[in-house]
Amino acid sequence: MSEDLVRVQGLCRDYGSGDRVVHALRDVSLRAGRGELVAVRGRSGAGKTTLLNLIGGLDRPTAGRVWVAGHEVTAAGERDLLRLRRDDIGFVFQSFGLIPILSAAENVGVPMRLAKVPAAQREERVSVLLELVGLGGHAAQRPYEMSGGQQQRVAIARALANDPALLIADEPTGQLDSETGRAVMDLLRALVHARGMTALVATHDPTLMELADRVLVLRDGRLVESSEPVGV
Ligand SMILES: Nc1ncnc2c1ncn2[C@@H]1O[C@H](COP(=O)(O)OP(=O)(O)OP(=O)(O)O)[C@@H](O)[C@H]1O
Repeated sequence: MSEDLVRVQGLCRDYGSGDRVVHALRDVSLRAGRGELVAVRGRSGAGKTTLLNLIGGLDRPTAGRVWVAGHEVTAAGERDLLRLRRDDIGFVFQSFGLIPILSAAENVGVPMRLAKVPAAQREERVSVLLELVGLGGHAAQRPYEMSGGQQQRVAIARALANDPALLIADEPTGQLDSETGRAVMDLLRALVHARGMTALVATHDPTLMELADRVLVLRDGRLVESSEPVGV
């Protein structure tokens, strides 16, 4: 077994059919090592979300294969996919995706409830995670009582709840101003490196690229570049 946490081979995803077919991903192959923060860059429509959704088992490819932590995502049945998404992968989305009626602490606790973590252990871990993202004093606040940057920090804490090996973040700073976005990316990088997680982060923002260990560039569904980040 190699040290790669993520392996993608010949991935294709078409949407629609006939004259209206869109080749969202065309024969994409890549690897991401354990503990690596990989940025995925590309214009709107280049295929970033499609790629991340396929790696995270949220969608099925037209062709090609994906492995995460030694499991073949593309061969997994629904039950195995649920387990993989619950235990091995944390997701962070542009729109935060918090449950509005739940407090910050309750939102962070959701994945642990699904994984049937006992209440006392859950509460302890929730407070550790909120401290970790700098929101120790905000446990009881609901999403609408927090800023965008704070909501994204809650979402990051939630993504870490089950200590995943892989963090997938799709435009995590897309709804934040540049200063807040930079702070959220700094936090993500620090967490990824401290915990030895692998992270795949889609972003439009060139200024965020320098925080990545490696940058992948997608153009019209093809991987056109895989490089060291500029400025490092
Ligand atoms: N459900 C769908 N049905 C049809 N076409 C789709 C669907 N989802 C995505 N596409 C198309 O696939 C291509 C890739 O889309 P994708 O969302 O992966 O790009 P992206 O790089 O993430 O873009 P953005 O930065 O705007 O989020 C685009 O041409 C898009 O219009």
